[in-house]
Amino acid sequence: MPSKALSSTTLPAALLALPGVYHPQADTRLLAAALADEDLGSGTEVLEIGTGTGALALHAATRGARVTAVDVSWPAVATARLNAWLHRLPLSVLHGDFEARTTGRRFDVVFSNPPYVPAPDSRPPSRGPERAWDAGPDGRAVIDRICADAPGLLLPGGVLLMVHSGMCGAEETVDRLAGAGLAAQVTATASVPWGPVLRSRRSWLEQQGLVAEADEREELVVIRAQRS
Ligand SMILES: C[S@@+](CC[C@H](N)C(=O)[O-])C[C@H]1O[C@@H](n2cnc3c(N)ncnc32)[C@H](O)[C@@H]1O
Repeated sequence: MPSKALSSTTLPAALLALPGVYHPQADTRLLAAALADEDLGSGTEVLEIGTGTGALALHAATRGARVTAVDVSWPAVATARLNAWLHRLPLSVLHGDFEARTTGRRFDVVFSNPPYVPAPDSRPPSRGPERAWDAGPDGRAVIDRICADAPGLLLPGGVLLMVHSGMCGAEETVDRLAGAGLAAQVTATASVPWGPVLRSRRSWLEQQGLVAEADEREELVVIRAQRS
């Protein structure tokens, strides 16, 4: 399985971010590298779940795709709209929970870098920058919803690409997507140093058995799932 080069990306340069909006990071770049292998040509209907600055959605738009992006955070929605305007790219940015805003719609490609950091609180936060990363004690609060919804979001032959930490279980994601009837596999991985959120939670993560004492790096995984 390829370990993708995190530096070889084509994300738009000069992106603005309002306070509290997730800046593109290693996970964003790994997903961008994975998107390079997908058909995002003219007429392709694309959905990004959790767009943040809009970096990945705008990358897809530069390739000709018709892109809808959704984010639960108003600052993120405003940021993505602003970046689309600055880059003169068409982008439909919707505010709200992805399930509520995509009812009845289907896409050729759906991609997401969802919140996936394990957090002591069992409910995902309802406000604040933590909404970009906190995802319940196993880190799967949003991942599992995306897995369950994927068949209904994809057109026949459509593809889901999702990046998350191996800490929340790559196999679990593959199994859930396969259980939902999709052909799913891990297509890329990258080892990255822990960021400040993981470092601040070290003892809780160790208590949960999610990390070992010496761990200082996590493995990011990209999972690709296709509808027949
Ligand atoms: C890790 S950030 C990724 C941002 C951007 N896609 C990137 O890769 O740089 C996750 C994003 O998902 C959004 N989000 C969290 N829960 C969501 C939900 N239920 N529906 C839609 N967006 C959500 C957050 O507000 C945040 O902007």
